[in-house]
Amino acid sequence: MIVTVTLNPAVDEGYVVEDFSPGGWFRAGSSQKSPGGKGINVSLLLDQLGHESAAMGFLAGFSGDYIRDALRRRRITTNFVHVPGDTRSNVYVLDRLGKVETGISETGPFIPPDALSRFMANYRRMLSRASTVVFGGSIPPGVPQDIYRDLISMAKVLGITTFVDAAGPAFMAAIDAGPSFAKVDHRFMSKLAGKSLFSLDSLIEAVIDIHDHGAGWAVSSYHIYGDLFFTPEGIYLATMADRRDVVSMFSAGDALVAGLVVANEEGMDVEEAIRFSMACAMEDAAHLEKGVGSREDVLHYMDKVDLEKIR
Ligand SMILES: O=P(O)(O)OC[C@@]1(O)O[C@H](CO)[C@@H](O)[C@@H]1O
Repeated sequence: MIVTVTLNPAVDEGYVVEDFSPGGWFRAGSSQKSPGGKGINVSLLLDQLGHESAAMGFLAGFSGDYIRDALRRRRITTNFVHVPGDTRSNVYVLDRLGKVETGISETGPFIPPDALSRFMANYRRMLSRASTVVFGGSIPPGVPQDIYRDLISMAKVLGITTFVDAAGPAFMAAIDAGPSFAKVDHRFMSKLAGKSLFSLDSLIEAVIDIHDHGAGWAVSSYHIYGDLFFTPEGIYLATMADRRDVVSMFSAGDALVAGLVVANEEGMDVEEAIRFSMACAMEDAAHLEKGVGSREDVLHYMDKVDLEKIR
């Protein structure tokens, strides 16, 4: 079974506002509201790609109920600990003309110690049935920032495949435990290195460094339309060759992770896995609504990925 862990879910609220700029009052041309948080997005995408999963983490209040109900309408088993307060909202605004995104993330509700203990007990139980665990996103207040290290280590000793997509101290702790797949944003890598990693050479060193910490695969965004993949068969640069369809990159990174999970489940080879995950990201980016349409829609983008083996 594939398990996704989202410790800090969110209700995502996206607005399209032409000519958006700070300091004004705008009417949205269109808007969308959806259950979110990186692990939850992966569960939703897995369902769209034909794979069942179980989603776990913390939910709170009305927003938490909305997320739980939305997941239950899909092939997703829910196993969330409910906490006081309300699950956060993350708002993003898209300027359709320039396709510029602006976002605001809330911190998320405080997780009391007894809720964390309940989550840990549920997690131990889940591990006995899991083949893959995907960890996605930030850590809410009350939960140790380095919790991914322990959660990944617990899965690893049982031979379970682990994916992590995070930033900051949460990501650093996660890679200490040597996850099977680690994905990071180049902006965070730059912050970590204390210098801009926009040059390809410096970013290659960064993914090698993540791999040296024990990650089997290391994936970093290179620029907005490209990703660098450290794989057991070499380092690849994958770029969206055709960007005409891009509407919103908001959850494209989660689609890329979901694509890699599916590729791993279905035993795709390295190059097919990269193409498939990039195609998932392109299809996700092709509309304001998060997620992919169907598997056929994804396959349509497979040959629109430029793939170059650079080492
Ligand atoms: O604040 P975090 O936990 O790092 O990221 C959360 C988030 O921005 O990531 C997803 C898009 O990747 C959204 O669904 C969600 O709101």
